[in-house]
Amino acid sequence: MTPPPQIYINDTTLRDGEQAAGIAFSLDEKVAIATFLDTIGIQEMEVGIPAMGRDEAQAIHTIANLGLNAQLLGWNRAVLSDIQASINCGLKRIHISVPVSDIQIQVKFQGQWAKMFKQLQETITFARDHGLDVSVGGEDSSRADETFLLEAAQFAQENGAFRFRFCDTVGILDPFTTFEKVRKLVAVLAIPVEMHTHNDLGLATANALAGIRAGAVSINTTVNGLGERAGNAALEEVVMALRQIYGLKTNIQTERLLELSRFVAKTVNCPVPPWKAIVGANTFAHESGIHAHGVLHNPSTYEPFDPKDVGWQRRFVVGKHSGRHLLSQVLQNYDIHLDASNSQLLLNAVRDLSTQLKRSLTVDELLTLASQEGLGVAII
Ligand SMILES: CC(=O)SCCNC(=O)CCNC(=O)[C@H](O)C(C)(C)COP(=O)(O)OP(=O)(O)OC[C@H]1O[C@@H](n2cnc3c(N)ncnc32)[C@H](O)[C@@H]1OP(=O)(O)O
Ligand SMILES: O=C(O)CCC(=O)C(=O)O
Repeated sequence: MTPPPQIYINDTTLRDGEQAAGIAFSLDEKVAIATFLDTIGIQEMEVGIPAMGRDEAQAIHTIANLGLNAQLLGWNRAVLSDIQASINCGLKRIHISVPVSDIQIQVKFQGQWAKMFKQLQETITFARDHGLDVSVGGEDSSRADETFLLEAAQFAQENGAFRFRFCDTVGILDPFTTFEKVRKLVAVLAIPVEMHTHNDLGLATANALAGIRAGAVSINTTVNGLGERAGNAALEEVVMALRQIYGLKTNIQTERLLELSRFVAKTVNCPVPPWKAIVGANTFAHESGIHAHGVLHNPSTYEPFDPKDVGWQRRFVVGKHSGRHLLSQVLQNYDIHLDASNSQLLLNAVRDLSTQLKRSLTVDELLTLASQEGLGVAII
């Protein structure tokens, strides 16, 4: 199946992202993140849960009055007072979530699926009567009986939902199963399908893409993959994977993804690991001899795309795994020229020091080693 030409990002950093244990944005932080997301071209964002009241409702109200270009969505249970709270925040578009798996319906509606449908109908009607656009989410869609999931989604559509969200709430699917389930949903619905995937098995981004391959047109993301437990599909991964793998546009300024990632990481006081896809510090750092040699000749040897596309600059670092081509390249900037024998001696010294320090070396450390090996000029 051919994926559609444009995919919509509905970023939920401010809702599911903030549900990550230990994270709590202030009003100013919520406003700053919403503004940043809007500036780089995010089309839609889930800004929070109005039913939480007080500060959360005030933050949502404030964001709703910023005049952002993005569509704003408030998250709700199928509870009338939740919808009223969303209305009070000045939102024009809301999301209503209902459980669709047996296990979730048992816990939240004592197994009474008819009660769930009734509350869904009442809340959609109430919201629409107040002029709101309503998206509906099937919580735990991945574990739901497939026939029941299709019935629930069709019920949402018949009652006026403009979109249905397929949720892999506990992150248990693989991309193949996701594809099959979403394909069936897309086949019976006239309204668009949105993907909401969790990363419990490290497959959130892959499963979101599988949903797109199956015909979904919108993806919930979070910056740095923040979110419940192991988090959600990361905005930066989804946007770049859509572009690199499928050539799909999201109209998002990818050059600012790194800046956004750093901003959110600082706000939540939670740095991303160096190996984190797209935004980790090592994503365009080359230390290994064979890699550096290749990249020096042609960057695409070991880079999936131009680092500038996401705001990075390529870095070469000298360390335990480096080879003589990289050493020569770095040292020639200091007018130090290596031959076969002294480069091997210097490489040995680099490996020893790097192993001892358990990190790559600074340029000063490299120059000191070179000097100790009798190479070059005295270090200032
Ligand atoms: C998969 C997800 O991410 S779902 C979103 C999860 N996010 C959050 O929970 C964060 C914000 N939540 C909150 O601030 C609070 O949970 C509130 C304000 C929504 C509700 O708070 P409380 O009234 O104290 O209830 P509490 O959180 O303890 O329990 C949840 C209640 O919501 C009900 N509920 C849960 N999901 C739904 C739903 N989709 N539709 C209707 N009711 C629901 C539960 O059955 C339970 O109801 P009960 O009080 O009648 O037993
Ligand atoms: O929007 C919904 O229906 C639930 C979304 C969610 O956070 C989840 O399923 O993990």
